[in-house]
Amino acid sequence: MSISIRSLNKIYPNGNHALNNINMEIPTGMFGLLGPNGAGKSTLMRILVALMEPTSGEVDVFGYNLLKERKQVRGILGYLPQDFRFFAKYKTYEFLDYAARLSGMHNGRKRRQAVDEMLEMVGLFDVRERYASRLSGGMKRRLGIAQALIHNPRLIIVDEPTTGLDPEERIRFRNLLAKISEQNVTIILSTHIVGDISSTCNCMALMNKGEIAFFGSPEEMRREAEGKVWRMKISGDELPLIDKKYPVITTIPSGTGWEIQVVADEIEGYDAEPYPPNLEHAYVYFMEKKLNRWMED
Ligand SMILES: Nc1ncnc2c1ncn2[C@@H]1O[C@H](COP(=O)(O)OP(=O)(O)OP(=O)(O)O)[C@@H](O)[C@H]1O
Repeated sequence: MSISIRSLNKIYPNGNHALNNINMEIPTGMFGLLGPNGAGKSTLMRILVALMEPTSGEVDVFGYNLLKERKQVRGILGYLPQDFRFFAKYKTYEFLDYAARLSGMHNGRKRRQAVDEMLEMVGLFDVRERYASRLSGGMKRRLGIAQALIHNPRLIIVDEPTTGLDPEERIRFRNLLAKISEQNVTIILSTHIVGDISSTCNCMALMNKGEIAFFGSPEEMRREAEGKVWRMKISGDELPLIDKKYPVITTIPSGTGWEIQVVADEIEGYDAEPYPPNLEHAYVYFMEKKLNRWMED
């Protein structure tokens, strides 16, 4: 187990109950924390990296108590926050060198070697002379990962890293995380993008309104939606009605109408055939059925 969370609560000074009695054992490997905006993911991440104190509860990180042994915990973890910023005056390699110095690498030769190796690993060696603020969105995220990894942490926590990236960069970033996790680094990845989790994580949790709504493997979550996904062929006029009644996942033009996929326990009044679920279907199923969220939106 890498992280053990017991009865964790966070109530902000304005009364927002952002985490509501979280209990969770996070295994080593790549762990995905999925949830809509406002679910409490960032709050949990900030507590795990010791940037914020919980209102109550206990957390152990690789055997260290987060509240009593903050320094030790900080020593073994790296963090890529959601709103990571670079200093405009630094070139890419200078920024990483600065991060390495901050983490206590004082031997210049060893540090330069570590920086070069890390730039190679994240695919930024060829742009090392470019100002960090001039890198593309995907490159910036990769530099963010590099600074989180430069002191060889056992655990890195990455908050919403693929938001705003184009599909190619998103895949590249996911592949980088998979490569890092093969090197015995545990990764906690927080995201509201289902594809980030399905392609990389062996274990995951679904968070909603400060609670853990599901914990297990992506495959187990996918299975929860078996028999709940339907494919229908409908006319153009029917779409608005169906859209009101059921969560529509995909809409593909077909002849003069549409071929759609919807998530529901059963379909009344329309011809529908069962369709094999993927993780996105399962996510919608959880949000709509189990958590009754769809109807509120
Ligand atoms: N500093 C704060 N003061 C008061 N309430 C807060 C604060 N930060 C977050 N919240 C509230 O706590 C809840 C959880 O927010 P949090 O940012 O942890 O969610 P999230 O899942 O990370 O969503 P997002 O992806 O939008 O950041 C939300 O209702 C949010 O409005």
